[in-house]
Amino acid sequence: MTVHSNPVSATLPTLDFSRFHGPDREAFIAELLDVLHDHGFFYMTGHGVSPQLIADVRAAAKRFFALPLEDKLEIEMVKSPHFRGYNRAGVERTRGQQDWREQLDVNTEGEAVALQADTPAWKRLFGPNQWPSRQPELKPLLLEYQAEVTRVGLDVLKAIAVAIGQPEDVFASIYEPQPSQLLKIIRYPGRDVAETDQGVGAHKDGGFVTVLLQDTTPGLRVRTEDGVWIDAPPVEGTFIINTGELLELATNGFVRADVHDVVAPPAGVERYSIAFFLGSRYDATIPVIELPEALKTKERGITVDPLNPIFREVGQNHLKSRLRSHPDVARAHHADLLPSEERNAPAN
Ligand SMILES: O=C(O)CCC(=O)C(=O)O
Ligand SMILES: [Fe+2]
Repeated sequence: MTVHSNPVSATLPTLDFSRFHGPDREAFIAELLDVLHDHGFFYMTGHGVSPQLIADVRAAAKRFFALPLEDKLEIEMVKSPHFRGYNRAGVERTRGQQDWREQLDVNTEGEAVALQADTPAWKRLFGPNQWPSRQPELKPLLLEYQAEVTRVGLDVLKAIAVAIGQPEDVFASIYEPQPSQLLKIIRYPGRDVAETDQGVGAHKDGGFVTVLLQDTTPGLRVRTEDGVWIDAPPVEGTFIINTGELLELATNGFVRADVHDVVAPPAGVERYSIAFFLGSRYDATIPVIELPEALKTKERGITVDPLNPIFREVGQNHLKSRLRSHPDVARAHHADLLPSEERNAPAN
């Protein structure tokens, strides 16, 4: 990965979401609309999540990564057909390149679906999370946090709907009663330990919106439409919100899902983040929303990444991205879905 210099000192905009629920709503919506079209990336204040919960979740995430390796490997993702659990650094891939971060993936807590010959493959995504037996407080804390950031994400989604001239609940038919949820606690080791400076490679997120909680170490960068990379350093009290490909597709490219990446921190420094990805139900098909005339003229259309094609069928799309990001899980549990040359490939 090339580490680009930063030729302009641009920063992402900040939006105070308490304005969406107050007298200033109209001006707020107009600002949001500009941000959606320019970047689909902003700092959010006024989100209403308790600072105590945030502090508790951050501390618990650090305690999890500090556990002995064998306690983390107890819940290694390769043990879960549902792509839940812990991954060591170097296991995950973005567009075929190795990322360098360790992480725990949590999802909606559920039960596995009994698979019949005609069961859609994406139903394999449903199932239980894996939790570390050495850290019993992690489960209730992360599930509470997941519920909170789901509330935040749905509030953002409603504001987005209004901004693009639609009823607040225009997406409800594809996320009710249970949107897809993916919560990741992440640790990026310093460059002295990492085998690459790619913390996570350049990508767009897939779903409706991402609610990202950074800690204190920078590393996140966002690529704007003119190809300039801008830094998105942590700002205490904020979340970074970014829109995913689902919204880009649904608005024929009016809403932008900026590409972003994370550069591994310098030697001796580590970086923590907690990312939450909110998506529609897996059985949904992404609609095309008829935008008002004034916005329609600013639609960009959809560009397809040949290394990461996207389908309008949400479950199929999500399963495809999980199979690509986690080839070890794919080989262990879903070999029947892989092209024959990938079935027996050596790990990494
Ligand atoms: O760790 C971060 O700050 C961002 C991670 C990210 O972009 C992702 O996991 O999709
Ligand atoms: Fe991302």
